[in-house]
Amino acid sequence: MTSGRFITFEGGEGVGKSTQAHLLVDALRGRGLEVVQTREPGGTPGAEAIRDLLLDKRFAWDTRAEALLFAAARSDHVSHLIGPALDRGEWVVCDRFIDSSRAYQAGGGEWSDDAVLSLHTLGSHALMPDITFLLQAPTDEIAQRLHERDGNDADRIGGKPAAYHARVAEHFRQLAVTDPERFVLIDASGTPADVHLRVMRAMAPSIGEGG
Ligand SMILES: Nc1ncnc2c1ncn2[C@@H]1O[C@H](COP(=O)(O)OP(=O)(O)OP(=O)(O)O)[C@@H](O)[C@H]1O
Ligand SMILES: Cc1cn([C@H]2C[C@H](O)[C@@H](COP(=O)(O)O)O2)c(=O)[nH]c1=O
Repeated sequence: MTSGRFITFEGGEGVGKSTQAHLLVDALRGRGLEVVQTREPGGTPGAEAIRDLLLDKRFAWDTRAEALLFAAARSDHVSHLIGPALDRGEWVVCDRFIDSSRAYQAGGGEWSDDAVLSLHTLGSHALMPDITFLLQAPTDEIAQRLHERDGNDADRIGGKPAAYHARVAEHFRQLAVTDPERFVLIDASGTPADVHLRVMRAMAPSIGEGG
């Protein structure tokens, strides 16, 4: 059996990660590949329960508590879903993973990148994706999409101040600069089909369709 790949979509709120993850999964399945589609925080019953706690506005988790909860959710997700799928040789497409903790809890919050990675080593054997698509689009275009999807109803983390989200975006950019082998920057402006085409161009070598 050919070995599957672990692919993640990262980026700020509402940039189109879920939409592109769906389109990529359909494209891979259309080529006969076994693909597990999942998301973070979540993906397993335990991690989805932690997701509800994390995003609930009634709780005032600080970024330290957040980082621990995200790491716990990820540990369950890797143990029960992602790890076994990769062991079976399947592909895994995940909407957010460790880089979101690095960008939000370290970049946006008060943890260092090393501390977040240490938790990841403890919780999830330091599993890293093979390919990470970092989606980026102009702020006004994303604001329009979020407004159409959510109105004014952001969740606990999405509703944090703009300055927090600007630090998150900057940290994502830095992560991509320090790991150009893994990160693929995707211009997420335009229609979903436009963006999907850019993703598929970048995927071509991994699915044997490169020049
Ligand atoms: N290229 C696009 N052009 C216009 N609208 C889009 C595009 N991609 C996604 N959308 C719409 O924008 C909204 C946000 O998209 P999506 O849920 O895929 O983003 P996300 O990055 O996964 O969001 P979140 O960070 O909240 O999980 C949705 O309503 C979606 O239908
Ligand atoms: C995995 C992960 C996520 N977050 C934040 C990012 C978003 O604000 C929410 C998840 O909501 P989405 O609609 O699924 O994008 O959680 C984070 O802060 N740290 C993480 O590791």
